[in-house]
Amino acid sequence: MKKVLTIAGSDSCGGAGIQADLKTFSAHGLFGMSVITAVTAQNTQGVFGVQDISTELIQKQIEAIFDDISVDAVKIGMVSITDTIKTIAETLSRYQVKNLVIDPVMVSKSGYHLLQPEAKEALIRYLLPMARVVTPNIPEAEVITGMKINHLEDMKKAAVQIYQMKPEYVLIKGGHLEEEAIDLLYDGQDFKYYHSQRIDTKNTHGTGCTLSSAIASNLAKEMSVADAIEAAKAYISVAIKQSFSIGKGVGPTHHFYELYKKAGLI
Ligand SMILES: Nc1ncnc2c1ncn2[C@@H]1O[C@H](COP(=O)(O)OP(=O)(O)O)[C@@H](O)[C@H]1O
Ligand SMILES: Cc1ncc(COP(=O)(O)OP(=O)(O)O)c(N)n1
Repeated sequence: MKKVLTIAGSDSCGGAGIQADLKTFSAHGLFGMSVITAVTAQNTQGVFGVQDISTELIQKQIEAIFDDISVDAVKIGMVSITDTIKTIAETLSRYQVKNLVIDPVMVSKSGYHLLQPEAKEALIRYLLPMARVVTPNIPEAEVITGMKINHLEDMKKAAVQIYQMKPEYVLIKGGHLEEEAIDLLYDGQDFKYYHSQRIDTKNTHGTGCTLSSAIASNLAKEMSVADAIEAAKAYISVAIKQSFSIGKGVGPTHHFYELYKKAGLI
């Protein structure tokens, strides 16, 4: 059984963060594990409070896993503050970490700063060079590069700039574009596009968390990066199509892909 770890924040309403990641790992038939960096009080309408976990406990969670269990892939999501970032980078650097996917979570769809703005530099300096794949959405790519992204040509320029920050691959997600939801992969040489029709729904809470966890799951299964993203894109498209309302705001994606596949629905 392949084992995948998420290092991220808890989302009390279950649509994003640790909860979305673990659901995604299970839907891929994998064993999911978690290191919790922060606890958020969150629902479909917004984020109402955040408690960062102490760096001591974050370090101990990582050590408890890696000292005992072999990990096939790791996904990093919400990391909140500079001290958390430094602790994760320092602790992971003591282990052979395979297939690290970093989702540089910054601001929730409801507008809450899940990464303190002053922690951006630490994220770029300490975490990005450890990544096999980094998966910014367009607003995150704009913050990381300092450039405005309006269309595909801008996404390509941003990908080249982020690649210089030393991840192995850069995937810029196009969920925030107006027409098609095109994601762009850059490996330092070539660009690859992942197309999907824009699905007309307001229920997209946790799409970025789900995509990065699906990529980590597929890398754990020893797929190439390009194939892992292709399969993850198919997964998120179905998860968005199956999304539903659970509250008054932005509802979550749904995670029964493998079951849908077996049932011949995909
Ligand atoms: N309405 C949509 N229809 C189809 N795909 C979408 C839609 N919204 C987002 N996606 C896809 O979901 C994934 C996550 O993208 P995005 O929503 O941009 O990330 P984030 O949640 O980090 O903002 C990407 O593959 C993107 O193309
Ligand atoms: C605890 C936690 N982590 C990450 C996010 C952001 O998730 P994302 O997939 O980008 O979804 P939206 O917030 O944009 O819906 C989160 N909200 N909470």
